[in-house]
Amino acid sequence: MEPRTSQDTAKVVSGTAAIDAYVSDGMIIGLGSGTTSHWFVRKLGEAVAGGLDVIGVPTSTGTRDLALEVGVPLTTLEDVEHLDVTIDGADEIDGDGAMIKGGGACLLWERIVADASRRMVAVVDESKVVETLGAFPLPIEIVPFSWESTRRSVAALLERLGYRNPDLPLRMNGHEPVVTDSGNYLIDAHLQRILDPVALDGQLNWIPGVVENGLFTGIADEMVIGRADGTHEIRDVSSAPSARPSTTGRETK
Ligand SMILES: O=C(CO)[C@H](O)[C@H](O)COP(=O)(O)O
Repeated sequence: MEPRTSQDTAKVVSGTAAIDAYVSDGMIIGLGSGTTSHWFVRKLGEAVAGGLDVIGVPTSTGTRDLALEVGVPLTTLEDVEHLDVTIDGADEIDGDGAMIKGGGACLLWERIVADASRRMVAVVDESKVVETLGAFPLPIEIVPFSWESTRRSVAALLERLGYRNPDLPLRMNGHEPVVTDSGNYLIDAHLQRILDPVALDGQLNWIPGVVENGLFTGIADEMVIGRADGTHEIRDVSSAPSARPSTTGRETK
């Protein structure tokens, strides 16, 4: 498969640069989801065919299927405790490396895999880098049971935090709700500007019925920004604050 647009090219550049900079023999690697991550997985498949010895842990059923197709050997978090690095995309990323993720509905597995990783690298094209998060609607994964009540609780929290009447649509696929790989629903919070992502990340998951939210603060250690002209830039964001302590492989920031 070849890149067709200049944005595709930037995504390939980012994924390839991440392999060169962060992947080596013997590593266990978290494989992100979304189009940028999938370019990375295809390039990783080529590297494996060329002799690179790595094992991947996929962050979605879609990534699992692609990895199997391109020949990246897989394991799961049941069989390994820690990963060396996770390489994953983002819908938006700010200067501190705080991200909005979940546009592809995979935020829960992405968060679990990143949390089990000693290092997390965000691979993005330059259109994803923003001053302030929030133009991209924030995905919030909720259990189907009583989902309207959970949505009311999310609305009440957002109101208390100063967001006026945000639109909170249930993500749909035609006439049916989108169902995640874990069998949950998603609401997409249209917030426009998220002024304190660390606080919001910390508070959303306290709501009963919320499983995970797409604000990933203090998770990325580096971001690799790919450009359509073939160049890339690596930024260290490892000292950024985190809303939640890591429970597994990551150092608490
Ligand atoms: O969080 C994600 C999926 O849940 C993706 O990483 C995010 O949506 C970015 O996707 P893409 O690389 O296609 O722009």
